Amino acid sequence: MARIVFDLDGTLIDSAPDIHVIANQVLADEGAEPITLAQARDFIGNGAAVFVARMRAARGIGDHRQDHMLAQFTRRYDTATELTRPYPGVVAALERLIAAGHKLGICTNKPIRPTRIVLQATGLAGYFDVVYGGDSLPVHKPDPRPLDTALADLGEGPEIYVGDSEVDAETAQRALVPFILFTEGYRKTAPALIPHTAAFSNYDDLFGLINMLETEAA
Ligand SMILES: O=C(O)COP(=O)(O)O
Ligand SMILES: [Mg+2]
Repeated sequence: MARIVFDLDGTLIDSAPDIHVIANQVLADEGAEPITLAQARDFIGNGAAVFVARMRAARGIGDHRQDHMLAQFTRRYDTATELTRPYPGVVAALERLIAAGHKLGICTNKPIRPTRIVLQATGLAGYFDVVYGGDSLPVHKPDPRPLDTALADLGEGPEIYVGDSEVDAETAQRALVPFILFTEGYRKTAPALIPHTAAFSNYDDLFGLINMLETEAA
């Protein structure tokens, strides 16, 4: 049985619509124009501080507003769950993996508090034995340590990381862990340019893919 760690935003849940809303509330407080949903999606992946820095840059707002805007963004983040949904087939795939005896975890750059809240709100919390957020350790992805730690917490067995982005691919590479790319999330480049062991676009295919990788590794 494998230890399977998942990324969160753009992998298990489509959270960009909620993040878009709070981003524009923070920008409105600054007297700035809103960003688009596509921009919000593009800015996700390196954690909240980088998200805020990217949205500031998009609206020409200087560094001196970073700390204030990050604090406002963080304050709103806990309640940003209304529009967020698991991708189609996620729940069934997680049920199947657990029924087959796999151990599941999460390694995301989203801060741990909104991570836990959105996992509860979407009904996914119960599927994961370990959850690491972007501020759970002093370092975050693409540093391999959060992924390494999550895998170590899950015990024994083959390792797999499932994610949607360039950051996830780099993290897996640095941790020497096979990487499965979900192609329908928030990646910025073509799947062919993102190093991966396997890729999928439909959660109905994930169980078979993991079985195949386990058989190949055995
Ligand atoms: O950038 C974030 O805050 C979270 O993104 P991730 O769940 O894809 O790591
Ligand atoms: Mg992601």
